[in-house]
Amino acid sequence: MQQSKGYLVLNTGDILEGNWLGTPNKMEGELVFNTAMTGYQEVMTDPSYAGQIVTMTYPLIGNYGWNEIDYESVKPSLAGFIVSTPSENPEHYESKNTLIEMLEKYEIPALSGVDTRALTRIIREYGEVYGKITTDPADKPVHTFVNPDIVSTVSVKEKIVYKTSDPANTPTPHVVVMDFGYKHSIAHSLLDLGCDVTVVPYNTSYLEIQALNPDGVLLSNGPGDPKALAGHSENIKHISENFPTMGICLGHQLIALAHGATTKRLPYGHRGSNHPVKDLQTGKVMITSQNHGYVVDYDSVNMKNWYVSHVNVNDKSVEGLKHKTKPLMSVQFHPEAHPGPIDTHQIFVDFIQQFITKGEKQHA
Ligand SMILES: NC(=O)CC[C@H](N)C(=O)O
Repeated sequence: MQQSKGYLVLNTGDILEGNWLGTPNKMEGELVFNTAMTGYQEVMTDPSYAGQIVTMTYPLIGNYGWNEIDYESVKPSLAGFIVSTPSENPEHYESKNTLIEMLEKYEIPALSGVDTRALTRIIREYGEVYGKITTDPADKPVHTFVNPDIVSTVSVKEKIVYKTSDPANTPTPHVVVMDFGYKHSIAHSLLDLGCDVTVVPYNTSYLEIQALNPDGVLLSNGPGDPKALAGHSENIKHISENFPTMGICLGHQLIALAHGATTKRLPYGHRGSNHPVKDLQTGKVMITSQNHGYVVDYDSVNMKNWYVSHVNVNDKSVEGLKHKTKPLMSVQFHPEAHPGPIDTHQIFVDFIQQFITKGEKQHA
């Protein structure tokens, strides 16, 4: 492979050298690390990474290629990709392209041969790190924040209607997914469970959602700081009080904010496929897929109306909330997995069960 030098220049003053993977193409972003050993295609196409330069801590990346199946959105929206050792000769029966071809196609600035251990230690030490992928080591990053309006760049502009091919339930439940940067596997999880799914823009109003006559509403994952969407709290509160509602990751944080809790930044985020989470009702620990830099502050949860349903085993951070009287629940981890284990798939079943067993719409 032809190699030309590229640089990752950090706002900490550190400069890491690597080789361009694909076409040299400058870009700035927040540095984050993901510890999953597989799933780079899902990570790269997860819109939650918009505005972020992702480094994989597992050294060998690209070894099973790139397929038509594992897209989590129509194209990657991350700001850059940093790996140690890329595979030039991937092998998998589903693979259609190499990782390098896809980096070229989507013009994602990417470096290989970077000391990803050193980079991860820097992110762990400083917590919040911004950087620029560039051809010039003197080219410093200008921005030290993620665009507060980043969700509008990844959310759909028009609604998308998906019909289940497995109408196991009559009548077929209808879930509206509010798209803050949704992963396709969230829609697939609902379709596979026999729901029709309508994906709507993140700023769809209560009345517009009501007009779609949903049985339940799901607030999706997405990029950025949840507090940047504080202006949407009233709408989200109204929606979540009037329809059975579930939130995933950013959606969970937004439900918490709308109901008076606060969010805070984690020291350096949870991103990977093996984060242990305890269900506080059953005492069971499940291994979960995670990708978030913020969490709901435990002490800010109004325990009169809510209880914390799940906590992270490693740092005891809030991983799930349930309303005490309303059909309203949310999780910080990713029950749709992709990449990651499917231990928490039951969360979708529980959500849907609320309206299937009733056999009728719960709202007025
Ligand atoms: N995957 C997500 O939805 C991420 C939520 C939010 N952007 C965070 O980093 O905490």
